[in-house]
Amino acid sequence: MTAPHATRTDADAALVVAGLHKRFGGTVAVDHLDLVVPRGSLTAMLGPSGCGKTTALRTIAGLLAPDAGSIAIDGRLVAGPGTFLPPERRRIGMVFQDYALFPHLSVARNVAYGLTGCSRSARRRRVAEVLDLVDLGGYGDRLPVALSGGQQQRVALARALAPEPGLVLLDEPFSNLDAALRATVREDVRAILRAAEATAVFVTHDQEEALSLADRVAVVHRGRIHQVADPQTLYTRPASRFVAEFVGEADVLPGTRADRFSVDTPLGRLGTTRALGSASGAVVVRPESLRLARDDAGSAVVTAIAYFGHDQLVQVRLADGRLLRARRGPAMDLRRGDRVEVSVEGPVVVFDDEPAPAPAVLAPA
Ligand SMILES: Nc1ncnc2c1ncn2[C@@H]1O[C@H](COP(=O)(O)OP(=O)(O)OP(=O)(O)O)[C@@H](O)[C@H]1O
Repeated sequence: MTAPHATRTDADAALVVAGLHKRFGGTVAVDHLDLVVPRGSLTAMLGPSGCGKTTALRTIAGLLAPDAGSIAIDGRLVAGPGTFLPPERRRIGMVFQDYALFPHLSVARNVAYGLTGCSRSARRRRVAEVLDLVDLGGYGDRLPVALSGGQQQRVALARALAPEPGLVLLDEPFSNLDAALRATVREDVRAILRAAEATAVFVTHDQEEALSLADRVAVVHRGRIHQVADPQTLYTRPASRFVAEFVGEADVLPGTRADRFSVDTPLGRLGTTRALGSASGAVVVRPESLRLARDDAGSAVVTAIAYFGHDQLVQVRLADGRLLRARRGPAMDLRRGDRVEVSVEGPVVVFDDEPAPAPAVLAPA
């Protein structure tokens, strides 16, 4: 099957993926996926395990052949009907989860590995340049084993950047680092990619990583992209209920349309960011928008508290038995069993109820 935009390219984009489809036997891993990545941007492909993000990345890299659709890198078709360029002809750099460094080669020789077609002196100059870029100037003679995880990650990035690729692809690049190191290495990687003015796409299942690192986040679910947006838009204006619940914490309440921009919910009448199209729908409440006021006559009860220092997550049970989470400041003094009045700050996001499937019409016997 050929996608409608199978040969589309876009002059301002570093990557244009159109109608990309990939199946393994009976499993559809990537389902007619479209993605445009502007030059110089850092895009995250975010989705739960098994949603197809790694398959999409490997297909973009040329490690897998698509069943349908097209891929253009820097305006050049690299995969599409009748076209398939192998990875080494796509002008891409790749950073894998396990860094994939050659253990028997020095750091400098690892970085030089992809630099073919230039003189020895030019190669030596470029290796020194990218090692400086990743702040490993004096480490060229070391073996990878003599480096920390974060430093190995930076060598892998230097190797990917050395040939000045049109696109850098990173597959779960931080998952092998322990939590303490991850935040600093993420920042380093972002700064290095910026300094190199590289365009990069990385896949992750970690929403915090995607939101804090990327300029744009593409949310993938069942092989398709639900929304591509900057992190703030994604969080405050999710395009689907899946995005709302997958990105950040969210509790969902039933709501019925009151007027154009308000709904009636178990928490009373709430303003909405958009008009509900159907008579009823799902109302997304973020824990940080929930206000709690201790009130002996309140209709809700505190059922659990997790204290984090910078804030606390308070679970409350509403009169109808529903449980909701509220994120409150560190000084709010609540105990389990306290009665509270619950209110919501700011407009809420709503989604129309899915239409019920049409009843099957049986043909007359
Ligand atoms: N080589 C393969 N052979 C058969 N099925 C595969 C293969 N690779 C992936 N799949 C299947 O395709 C689907 C998408 O897998 P993929 O690895 O792309 O997802 P993912 O979102 O990257 O998940 P994870 O974060 O767990 O790596 C899954 O159902 C997976 O089992």
